[in-house]
Amino acid sequence: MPAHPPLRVAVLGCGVVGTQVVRLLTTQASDLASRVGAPLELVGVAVRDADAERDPVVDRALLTTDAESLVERADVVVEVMGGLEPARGLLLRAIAAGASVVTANKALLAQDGPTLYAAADEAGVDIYFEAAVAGAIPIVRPVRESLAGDRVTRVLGIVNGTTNYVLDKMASEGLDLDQAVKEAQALGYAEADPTADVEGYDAAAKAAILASLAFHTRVSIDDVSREGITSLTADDVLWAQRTGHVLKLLAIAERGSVEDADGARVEGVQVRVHPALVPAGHPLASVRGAFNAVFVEAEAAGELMFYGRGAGGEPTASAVLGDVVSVARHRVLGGKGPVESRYAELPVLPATAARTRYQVRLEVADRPGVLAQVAAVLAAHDVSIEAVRQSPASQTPEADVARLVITTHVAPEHALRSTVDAIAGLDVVRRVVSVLRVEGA
Ligand SMILES: NC(=O)c1ccc[n+]([C@@H]2O[C@H](COP(=O)([O-])OP(=O)(O)OC[C@H]3O[C@@H](n4cnc5c(N)ncnc54)[C@H](O)[C@@H]3O)[C@@H](O)[C@H]2O)c1
Ligand SMILES: N[C@@H](CCO)C(=O)O
Ligand code: NA
Repeated sequence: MPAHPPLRVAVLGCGVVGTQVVRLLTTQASDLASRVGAPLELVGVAVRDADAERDPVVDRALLTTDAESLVERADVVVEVMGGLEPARGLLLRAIAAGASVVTANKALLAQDGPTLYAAADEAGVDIYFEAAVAGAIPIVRPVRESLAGDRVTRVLGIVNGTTNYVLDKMASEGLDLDQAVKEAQALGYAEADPTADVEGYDAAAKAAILASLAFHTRVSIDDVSREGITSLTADDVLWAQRTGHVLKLLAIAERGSVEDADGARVEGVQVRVHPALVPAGHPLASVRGAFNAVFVEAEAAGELMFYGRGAGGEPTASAVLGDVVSVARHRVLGGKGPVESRYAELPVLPATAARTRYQVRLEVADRPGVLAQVAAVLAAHDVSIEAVRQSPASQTPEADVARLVITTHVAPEHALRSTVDAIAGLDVVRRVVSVLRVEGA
């Protein structure tokens, strides 16, 4: 077979991930050429500041601030600059010029992926994005390809390395949230603006991407009910431990149903991101630092677990390079990766359709009959109690205030919300300290 001419690769952005992508392209060049069947020639690296100090692995002669023309002289364009624009415009330009594209940009895909998928489909090129969800962990490819013959029922996991690192440091070293976020930034885990991590936007973007793939339905970040970790306190972390749990930020996408106005059941998908108490013995509880883990449940396959490094320059670059090899192979050998699959068009159900267990912590008057009053409110709302733990006033800072920790059985979110409102309105209840979901029991 005649040798295939080199494939030209352009990299957009040379930060935490981009630098490692350039490093692997350079140091692994010979192996990559053998795997692809053609050399991968790095033709340029688009940067904002060509004079900035950089890792010496990046050949300065390849730096350019003209990303627009760079994308037009490449066969494969790797976008690792992040943000919506100019990333979106550059990817569309690359696709229109006939390049296959690889991106790590979950924010963009969760907001406007369908525009990019359609453009790639029309141009007959690939768009791959393994690095966009859970860093190095192969999860996009398994859901998009390996499970394409099965019926996925649920995807649940830890998909943000920064918040997992932060919660871990709060629990194990007593760090406060801001200190732990600074460490995560220094380690290259956080987004350019870490608000995206701590407020759950990054996890919501990943949940939207996974839900779209798993349920063959368009799910955008705006469809995901989202709650971050900024309202969690050191006290929440402490009580989690006392009650045999670990606090985790979870992303959950699952099939469910709601009743419509005529009483008919409507099947759909519910997608949410929120902190949750996970029992200390559950596998998710042992996911430490910036590691991620994703459980996928499918009817025929049963339960699958994916685990590994969810953030960081090198692990993320591994996923990017895997995609580069895939799309480059298609250029050499022919063929094309999957296109967007959205035929199922399931409705996205509201957050109130979610059903979980809850842990409600209350400060109450330390008098006889208080527990009975609280229990009566729960019963009236059809929320059943699994366990109650009471710390008497002698163990709380104030002499007349006792603490109640109530764990419920599975209840619909709307029932729990009205229950908590009613409990808060009781005279004997001083304060609803926190309401946390319990998952994975
Ligand atoms: N860091 C991680 O662990 C990780 C993991 C998975 C996915 N991602 C995604 O990868 C992408 C990059 O993340 P990162 O951590 O490397 O971010 P980063 O901020 O370290 O790097 C981005 C780089 O792109 C450059 N850039 C931005 N706009 C540009 C423009 N218009 N022209 C040229 N250069 C431009 C910035 O100057 C910066 O150097 C983001 O989409 C992020 O969500 C990151
Ligand atoms: N900021 C992201 C990077 C990986 O997508 C995280 O912490 O998980
Ligand atoms: Na991944």
